[in-house]
Formats: sequence, C-alpha cells, structure tokens
Amino acid sequence: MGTRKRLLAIINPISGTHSKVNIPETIKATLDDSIFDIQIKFTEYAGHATILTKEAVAEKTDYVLSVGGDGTCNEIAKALIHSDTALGIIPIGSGNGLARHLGIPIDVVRALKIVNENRTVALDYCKANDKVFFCTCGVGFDAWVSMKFAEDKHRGGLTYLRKAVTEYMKYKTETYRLESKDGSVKEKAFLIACGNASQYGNNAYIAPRANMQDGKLDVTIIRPFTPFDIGPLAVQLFTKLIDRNSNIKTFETESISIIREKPGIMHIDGEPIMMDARIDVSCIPGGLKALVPEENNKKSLIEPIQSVFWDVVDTIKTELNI
Ligand SMILES: Nc1ncnc2c1ncn2[C@@H]1O[C@H](COP(=O)(O)OP(=O)(O)OP(=O)(O)O)[C@@H](O)[C@H]1O
Repeated sequence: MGTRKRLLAIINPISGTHSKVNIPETIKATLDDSIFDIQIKFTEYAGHATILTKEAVAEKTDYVLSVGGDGTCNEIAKALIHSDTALGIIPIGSGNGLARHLGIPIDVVRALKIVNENRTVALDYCKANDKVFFCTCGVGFDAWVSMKFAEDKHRGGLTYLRKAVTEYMKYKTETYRLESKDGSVKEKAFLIACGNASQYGNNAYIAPRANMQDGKLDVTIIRPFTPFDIGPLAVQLFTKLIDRNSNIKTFETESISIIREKPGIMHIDGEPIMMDARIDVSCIPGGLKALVPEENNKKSLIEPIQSVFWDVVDTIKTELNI
C-alpha cells in the first residue's frame, strides 16, 4: 500500500442542485483504494478551493478532484497549472461545461470510475488579463447572464435558461475593438466568447470546434439579432452548428485583445468579474494535467435529456422544500 497515489477530493456544497450528503460515502465506495490514498474536504467559502489546492500541491498530492461545477473547477485548476498534480472532475454543478467537453459523465459514480482508469493528459489553459480560465470567457450578454445567475439564490441549468430569457429583452449591445495578429476591427456585438473548451455548459456549444490541445482560442462573435432569430440560434447553439449562422463570426487565434470604452463585466468560466476596458486573452498550451476518459467527447445521446429531467426534479424539490 506504500505506493498509493495521494488524492484529495474537494466538494463544493453549494454547486448545482443535487444533495451532496452522500457524496463522501460514494467517493470512498467507488474509488479504488488500492490505487488512491483518499482525503475529502468540503469548501467553506468562495475561493477556499484554491487555498486547499495550493496546500495539496505543496504536499505533493498526485490528484485533486473538483466535485462541483465550472466555478469550482476553475478555483482548483488555477492552483494546479504547471504543477505535477492532476485535476479530476466529478461534475455536480449547474453547467459542467469542462466535464461535458472532456466527455466525463454527468454522474458521480461513472465520473469516479474515470478517475480509477487513471489516464492523464496535458490540456491548454487560457488567460484574460491576469485571470486564468479553462472553459470559456466572454463579454456581452453571456457575462450579463452570469452576473444575474450569481445574484440568484437558485442554481441549476433551468435558472440559467430563466435568466437568459428574462434578461434578453433588457440587454443593450456594445461596440468592441478587437486586435489580433490579423489586424484591428470594430464589432457591434451581442456577445464575444473565447473558448478553450467548446461549450458554456449544459451542451450549449458556443465554440463547437474548440480543442483543448491545439494551443488556440476559438472566438465566436454574435452580432445583434432580432427576436425572430432566437429560435434558429438556440437550435444551432445546442446542435454544434452555431458557426454556420451568417450573423456569427468564428475564428481561431493564439491571442486576442478585446477593447471597450470603459471597464465592465466579463465572465470567466461562467463566474462574473469586473475587468478593465482592455482585455488581453491568450491560450497557454499544455499547462494543466487532467484525468480524462479514453474516448473524448463520446457521450450518451440521452444524457442531455436526463440532465434537464433531474434539473426539473431538483428545482421542484427546492421550491417545495423537500
Ligand atoms: N462553501 C461555499 N459557500 C459559498 N460559495 C461557495 C462555497 N464553495 C464554493 N463557492 C462558490 O460557489 C460558486 C459556484 O460554484 P460552481 O461554479 O462549482 O457551481 P455552479 O455555478 O452550480 O456550476 P457551473 O459553474 O457548472 O454552472 C463558485 O463561485 C464558488 O466560488
């Protein structure tokens, strides 16, 4: 037993809508304790996961599991970059974009079995000014929705949907200047998203061609559109076809600067944050070790339907206090 790998599982008790009470037992029952020496900790406040992870890296822990959503993954993974400690993801958040991109099942037991397979790869990570992200960052409507979502006491994919619908009518588009190696352009945009991974979460593919091992960001610019365009746009977003929409511009780049008139909100892996008027976004190849399934991006066809079903059940339970 002397050569077991040290593993710390960090559980965010407020992520997503599922109960976390049984998760420590499930982790202990499912992870192979002949491979892993397991420790489990709950976060106590926002930002705590980063502190716990830094301690784990200093103690030469081999794996840190993020048991939460994309916000928890971000807090953990930013403390893991360029270290020998690998990230594992047990997705129990609201969007779970990074897990879904990597093909990790949205099911605690099945995700833990991926950890048992013990397959590590090097993934790219990205920066927006001094903020590190792994999935997507963006300015415009998506950042606005992330702020409204953060203010809401409810979580879950349905809350995202509710916020997007109610905020669309009130939202005013901005003009941005974009600078990249190809030159400088001005764009009036509903949103500008930079994807390291392909989706926001909940299988909303904002950067369908994004690859976390190509050293590049996939930039998507959605220009202002009318209410009549919403239906086709929504269908294209969820069917990986958004780059076919003529109102949308997509391209790949190693880096890009997004410049607006004054500082404002942006989102970093779905978490809202105030940023300077100038945002320099870049991709750093291969800086994060992560546990992934053998065949990336292979997922069950009924998984999105299951996710919505459990979201509805959890929302009803929360509303009825049961
Ligand atoms: N113990 C805690 N109490 C309050 N907030 C916490 C605690 N631990 C972590 N947080 C914060 O909870 C927020 C939400 O977590 P997370 O992103 O994992 O879940 P989610 O928003 O439901 O899922 P997703 O990001 O996939 O949509 C993060 O911003 C994180 O900083």
